[in-house]
Amino acid sequence: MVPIRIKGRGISKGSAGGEVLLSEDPISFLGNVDPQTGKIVDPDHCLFGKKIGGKVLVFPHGKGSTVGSYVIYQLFKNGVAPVAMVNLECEPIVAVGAIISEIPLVDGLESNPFEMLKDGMNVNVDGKEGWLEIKD
Ligand SMILES: C/C(=C\C(=O)O)CCOP(=O)(O)O
Repeated sequence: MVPIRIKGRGISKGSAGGEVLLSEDPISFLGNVDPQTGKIVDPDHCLFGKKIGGKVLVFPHGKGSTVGSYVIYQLFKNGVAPVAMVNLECEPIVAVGAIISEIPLVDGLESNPFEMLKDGMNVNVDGKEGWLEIKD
């Protein structure tokens, strides 16, 4: 199958691929996520109990404390960070966390990722050129 490439805005450079994990809920990295394990620990969050490590994490946008940038960095240092992230519209807390952790991040895709993607699909993300590619 020929990969489908969707253009967006590159926020954090780098290229990575992996399995999609969709979160319809925004994420507050301080409070929603355990920085040691990468597990979502907020029982009110739609990803409660799931691990975000190694995934291409797709979520609308970040929220909450500015400490969230550092939590993303902790996830990276602990080896449990997402390999890439996709936002509908990125905000500065997630942008800074992704950049200092060298996690590719794109937003503003030309097609809505929540209409195109399902959990477990294989995708590539390029945060320098600004695109997401669906491999299967
Ligand atoms: C840096 C902060 C607290 C700390 O050192 O633990 C302040 C964070 O303020 P927010 O309003 O949560 O962004």
